[in-house]
Amino acid sequence: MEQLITLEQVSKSFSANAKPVLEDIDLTINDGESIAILGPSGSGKSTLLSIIGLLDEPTAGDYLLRSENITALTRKQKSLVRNAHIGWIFQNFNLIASMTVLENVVQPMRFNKAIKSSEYIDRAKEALNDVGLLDKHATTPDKLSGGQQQRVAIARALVNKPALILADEPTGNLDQATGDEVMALLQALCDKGSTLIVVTHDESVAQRCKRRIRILDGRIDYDGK
Ligand SMILES: Nc1ncnc2c1ncn2[C@@H]1O[C@H](COP(=O)(O)OP(=O)(O)OP(=O)(O)O)[C@@H](O)[C@H]1O
Repeated sequence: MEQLITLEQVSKSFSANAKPVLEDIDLTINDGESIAILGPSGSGKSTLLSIIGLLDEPTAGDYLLRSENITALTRKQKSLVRNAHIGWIFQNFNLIASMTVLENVVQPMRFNKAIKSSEYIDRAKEALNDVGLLDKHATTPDKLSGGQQQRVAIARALVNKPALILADEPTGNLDQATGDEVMALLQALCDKGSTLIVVTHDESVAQRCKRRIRILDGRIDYDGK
């Protein structure tokens, strides 16, 4: 398997004199993996995901994307890398309320130079079809159930065909059955080639992932199957 992302000795502190939230994290993520990040509240899971997803920067250590060290890129450069390679899914869906479902799914393509604007609508409709919501394309998110909103968020995360999908508690606002459906969908779409990393408290979500990483007090306490 090819290496997708490598973290080398990554640490993160939010203030100079406090204990680091993450300490000396060494981690390699390969193409095609599905990974659950587990651990108690406050252990550093979301912080780790934000660093992997280029939403936040480590205070020390290196970040390699396909063996290229991108630690020193500017924030703007990193946001371009993020947009092209990484799709994000959040617990509260983060859809834009004033836009239609279709416009929400189009958004990530506007920052992706590899996609022509003439392709936006077709690609957004294809992504909505993949999550079974093409018939809702002209609706606004407030007219949808939680599970449907999360499926729109999945379409939005996948529309750029990213190498990596990151999901922070993707089923946290859904009931058990709807959460199961959303995870099954995410897994099926990822089986087509993307790597998936999920932060979760939910054991049934974690069981769908082939690799488990447990964080305890900012360090990797377990990494295995
Ligand atoms: N922007 C920030 N500024 C200061 N401290 C922060 C910030 N973000 C997170 N922290 C602190 O870092 C620690 C780890 O937070 P993080 O959200 O990564 O934990 P978590 O394991 O995801 O927790 P939970 O399961 O409750 O979401 C916590 O003590 C938190 O208060």
